[in-house]
Amino acid sequence: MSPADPTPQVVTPAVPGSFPWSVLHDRHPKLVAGVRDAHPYGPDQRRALDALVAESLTGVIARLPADAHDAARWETWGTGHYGRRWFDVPFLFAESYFYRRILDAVGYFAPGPWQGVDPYAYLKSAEARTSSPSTGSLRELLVAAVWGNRADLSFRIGQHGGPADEGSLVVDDSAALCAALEAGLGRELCLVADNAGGELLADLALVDHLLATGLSERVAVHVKPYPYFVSDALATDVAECVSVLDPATRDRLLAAAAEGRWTLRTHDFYRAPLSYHHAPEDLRAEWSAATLTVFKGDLNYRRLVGDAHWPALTPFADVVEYFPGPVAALRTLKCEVVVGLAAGTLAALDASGEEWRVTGAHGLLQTAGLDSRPGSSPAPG
Ligand SMILES: O=P(O)(O)OC[C@@]1(O)O[C@H](CO)[C@@H](O)[C@@H]1O
Repeated sequence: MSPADPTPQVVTPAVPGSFPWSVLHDRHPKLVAGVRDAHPYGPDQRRALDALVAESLTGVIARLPADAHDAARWETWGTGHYGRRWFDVPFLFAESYFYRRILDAVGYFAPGPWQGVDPYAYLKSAEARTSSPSTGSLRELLVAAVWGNRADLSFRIGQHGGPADEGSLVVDDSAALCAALEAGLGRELCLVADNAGGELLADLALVDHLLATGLSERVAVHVKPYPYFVSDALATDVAECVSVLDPATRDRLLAAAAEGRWTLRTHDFYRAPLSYHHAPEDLRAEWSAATLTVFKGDLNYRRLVGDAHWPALTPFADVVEYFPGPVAALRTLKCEVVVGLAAGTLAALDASGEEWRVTGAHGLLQTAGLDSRPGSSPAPG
């Protein structure tokens, strides 16, 4: 499919038994029960969490309270979705808004003792403290950053246990990426982080390598502005991961931060229920100023390519042509969305009988525009 072809259908949770349906129907109730049982929340918070689950399963989507600090923002982001069944709206909206509503239920934004208390911190900390950072060559660190993306706590709540050892890369552009990095493409690198814990430790090992070898002069790590999709990394998670690194790596990273060579950034749009086609100008400007932007994880992939039923053979470069600079995606496959497969790879995966798109057994390291600056292509929805 070229950018001129009709855009594919947006993913929704409407079909019973489908992967997005199972996330809303099974995974969300389990994750809310886990959060509720792990905290000394009072009756109001418990009631609000239970009501949210009931609403998502059998009710219609309610608006945020009118006095929520971001009510206006969500009014715009959710145009056309309020009052509809949760299963009848785009998957990306249903999930993102569900996470926003969990924060409302537990009082994350309200003045009081629970203000700013990350409801998923208990899971993230355990993960960070039991994972070990990766070591090795540039390629090994890049590949470790792919498999680190299995450390996704919402995924673990799902029915798939997630395989323990390294799986197969269904697209492996690591040779081209290493060559480009060694030729200076990572000079001003932007890494859009995904999960805290083991994944972030792998990402920090990569960042440290790029800075210590001089392949990067500066690295900006982009994190979420508030707790999102259970394990998404916040600045506090970066601080915690730095504290569990070996002393030499920790000192190098702290020095790089002190000198402004390693920075943390965030942007409100990172919690938007929209693909990156809709990113505001200031965020596009940050990506555009980077010599290379690396997107980590499944959700960033969905947002980068558009959360839509793309034919898997659609070239990645065509789909991300709108992106304002060279780009790399490093993820394990935990949702139905994938592009850029070779025909033989797709045939073998389909013949395997596995649910290869969603189990996390496979990963990819995909690149576009390493030697050019792409223009623009339409959003799929
Ligand atoms: O972005 P991440 O952390 O790699 O994955 C997010 C994720 O677990 O969330 C969705 C289901 O909730 C899936 O699309 C995906 O597997």
